[in-house]
Amino acid sequence: MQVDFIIVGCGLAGISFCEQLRAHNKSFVVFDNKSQQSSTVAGGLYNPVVLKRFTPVWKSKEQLQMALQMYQNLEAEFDVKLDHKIPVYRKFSSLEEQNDWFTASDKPLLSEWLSTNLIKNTNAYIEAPFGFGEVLETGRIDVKCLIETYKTYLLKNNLFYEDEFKYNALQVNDETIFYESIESKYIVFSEGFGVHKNPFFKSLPLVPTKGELLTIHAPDLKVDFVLKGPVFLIPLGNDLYTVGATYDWNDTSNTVTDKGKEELLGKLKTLISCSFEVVDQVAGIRPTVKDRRPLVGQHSIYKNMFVLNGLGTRGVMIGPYVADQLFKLIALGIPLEKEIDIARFS
Ligand SMILES: Cc1cc2nc3c(=O)[nH]c(=O)nc-3n(C[C@H](O)[C@H](O)[C@H](O)COP(=O)(O)OP(=O)(O)OC[C@H]3O[C@@H](n4cnc5c(N)ncnc54)[C@H](O)[C@@H]3O)c2cc1C
Repeated sequence: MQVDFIIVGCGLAGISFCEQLRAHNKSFVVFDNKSQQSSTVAGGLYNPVVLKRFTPVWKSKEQLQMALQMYQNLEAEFDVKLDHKIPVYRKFSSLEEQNDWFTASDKPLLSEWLSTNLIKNTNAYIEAPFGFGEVLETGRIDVKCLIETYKTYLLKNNLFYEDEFKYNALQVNDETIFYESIESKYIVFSEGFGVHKNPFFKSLPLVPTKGELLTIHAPDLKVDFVLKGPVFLIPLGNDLYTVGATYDWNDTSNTVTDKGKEELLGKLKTLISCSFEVVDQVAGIRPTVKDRRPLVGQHSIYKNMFVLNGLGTRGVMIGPYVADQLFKLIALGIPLEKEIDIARFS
């Protein structure tokens, strides 16, 4: 079989790149063995503001525009609901924080996203005496649905191998890449934390950050916005809510822990006072980078080999943006932004 591209990894990075390939009529196959699950478990939030410091996310405007367009296209093509628009309410913990919010909302860019209406709390089960600030243009992508839908599409079209990609079976020369019975012009690795097993890119400074999330059933809570306090509380419908997330830099397993659960419950109980039941717990490893920029680029020796990784804590927004940059590099020779290029580490 001859293709233009082999893609390794079918998470947010891999799917975003496949969407570039489909848009430009390039042929490809995808490998994924479910060894990583960052995208599958992700809360799926997109939000253009850093809610700790009230600053804009890097390239937030460009990212948001590209990401929403991609999810909208996928919704139309596959007839699924992916983009659940929902406001994010940032809980204020003091008058000083309220003031910081209003100062920030005057600044360029942020004025588009930080509402200047102070929202008073009217929910008896939420503890928020200083009220909330509303972030505009936010929502939740149903990433699990996206991945399931995408894999079904790929399988139907014989483009998907539910297999481990074996790096030692790869043969590379100047023009062509050979892998088992596949001949390809290029290969793009988007394995998330799985890249630590990839002999071609494992020296990249990717830092695994484990995250855990709970799903709770809270029939009395009746919240229809994302609440950001010491944890995020994200309504899913049917009185179910995602609660998260934890950050652990030592454990690189995908298994849930009692420690993670206790941490989340401790924080949640300072935010809401109604009774609830924990119905699920999940964990995944975020592919984060010290300088908080993605890892995108070309292998220093094998010029037909590329990496798309380091989406960190914000894969929903950043994935489509960096996939566009990588495609333009490969197809048109347009250099990557220096900030995301892996060359910054060489
Ligand atoms: C708990 C948690 C909550 C999060 N919440 C949010 C959120 O609300 N909003 C947001 O934007 N981001 C969130 N994130 C971050 C987001 O999930 C990541 O940025 C994103 O998932 C990274 O996508 P990826 O495709 O690079 O990696 P992954 O999702 O890890 O995908 C890599 C894929 O490669 C496959 N793979 C690896 N090695 C091989 C191999 N050798 N052969 C075959 N397949 C292989 C894996 O099976 C996997 O499917 C969250 C993450 C976690 C853990």
